Amino acid sequence: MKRPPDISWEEGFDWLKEKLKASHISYDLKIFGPKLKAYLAAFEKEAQALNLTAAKSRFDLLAGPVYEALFLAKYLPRNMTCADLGTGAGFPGLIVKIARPDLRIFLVEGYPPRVSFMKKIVKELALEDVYPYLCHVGFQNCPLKVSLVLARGYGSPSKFLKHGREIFGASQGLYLWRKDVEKCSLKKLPIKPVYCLPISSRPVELLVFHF
Ligand SMILES: C[S@@+](CC[C@H](N)C(=O)[O-])C[C@H]1O[C@@H](n2cnc3c(N)ncnc32)[C@H](O)[C@@H]1O
Repeated sequence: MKRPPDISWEEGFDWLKEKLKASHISYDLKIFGPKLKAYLAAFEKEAQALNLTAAKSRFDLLAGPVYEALFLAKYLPRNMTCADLGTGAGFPGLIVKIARPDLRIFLVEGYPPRVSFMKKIVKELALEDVYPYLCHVGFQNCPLKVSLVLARGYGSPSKFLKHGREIFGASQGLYLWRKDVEKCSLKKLPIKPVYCLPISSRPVELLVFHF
């Protein structure tokens, strides 16, 4: 798909709609689009203050973390209680929650300003059953237990596996593995993924684990 220069949110959402259609992802942007747009506009304003500047443009944001989150959301079983580990300002967990209101999601993050930002967004968008959760996992006590963990850019798939199983007691894990950033040999992991799903036009694979 041709990459436009930076764009308005309207153009970006038209692009995203086509991309979802081409990827057979059937979320209806008409239903959750306004909430997603409000969240992304707030993120755009605060990204620099939150020290989260990896996405350089609206297009990068939509084609990267947003599309990847919607790709992941398709593979989550219904009505699960999940935790997004190292969610930053809410990627992918907050987007997953906006697209999949049936899920109960904890947004786990160790940097307090990012957690405050997510609390503000959750309140403004009147989202239910989604809980920003301040914890530096592995360094602070974390009593939270969930059935499923998910993450993007948590450092490495092996850190994700270790925390997901040992700290959160999860039985499943879905990890957006950024292969260009996180060097990892899947053969050396203590648990092998049951599926590795490449994400088209992205240097990213969705790793699905049963613990
Ligand atoms: C590279 S950023 C990725 C953020 C987001 N998941 C994304 O895809 O844009 C990693 C985030 O994980 C958080 N993080 C890393 N290790 C953590 C830990 N042990 N406990 C809590 N948060 C952690 C960092 O503070 C940071 O916000």
